[in-house]
Amino acid sequence: MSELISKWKELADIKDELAARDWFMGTSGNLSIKAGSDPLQFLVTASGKDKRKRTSEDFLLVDGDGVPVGETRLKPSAETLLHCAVYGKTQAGCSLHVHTVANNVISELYGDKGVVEFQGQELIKAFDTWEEDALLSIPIIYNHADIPKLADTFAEHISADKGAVLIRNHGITVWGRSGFEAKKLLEACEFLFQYKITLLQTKPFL
Ligand SMILES: CSC[C@@H](O)[C@@H](O)C(=O)COP(=O)(O)O
Ligand SMILES: [Zn+2]
Repeated sequence: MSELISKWKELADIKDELAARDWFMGTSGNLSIKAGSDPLQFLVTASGKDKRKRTSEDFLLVDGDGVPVGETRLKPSAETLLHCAVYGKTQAGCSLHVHTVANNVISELYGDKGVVEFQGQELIKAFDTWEEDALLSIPIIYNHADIPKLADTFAEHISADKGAVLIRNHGITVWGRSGFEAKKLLEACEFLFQYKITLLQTKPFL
């Protein structure tokens, strides 16, 4: 199997798993996987598709600027520039963006603070922080409608090969060195968001 086909399959499998969680409401969400470093090229979801369906037009290959490689009638994700920022600044191999009710609620609850923090939760270890009192901070950025501006603001928070950034009342983007790692981080974030919301709802009755 060629490297590109194997990357396509890997991303399609991740897409199916996230779809099974119902994380692509209303055609939202976009995914990408690095296909080459020299020159930088990655597969990204085609814009506006129902990401719960598996088709031969789910992804297209783009360059480091998000421009399609070769002739295609497909349009790269409207948020491709955020994926470009991840691959341009890190050695990450995969970047995942989903809208969930939990990540939107958390982004609104902590949006004025610009960050949501987690401590004393086992799943923080998904981010490779093993100390007992480790603090996980996830930045929350403003949801600029202008995508180059959104991508620039997002890029300010990219400093490692794995990470997560919430976009206020929009969604989350996570990235990791591999598809496995990116998906692990995304699941950990969503667990932590749901946990915090549930705890906040429960606390008044304790
Ligand atoms: C249909 S609402 C979602 C979009 O505005 C966008 O935020 C999104 O995540 C999906 O856009 P897409 O261009 O399909 O990648
Ligand atoms: Zn989005």
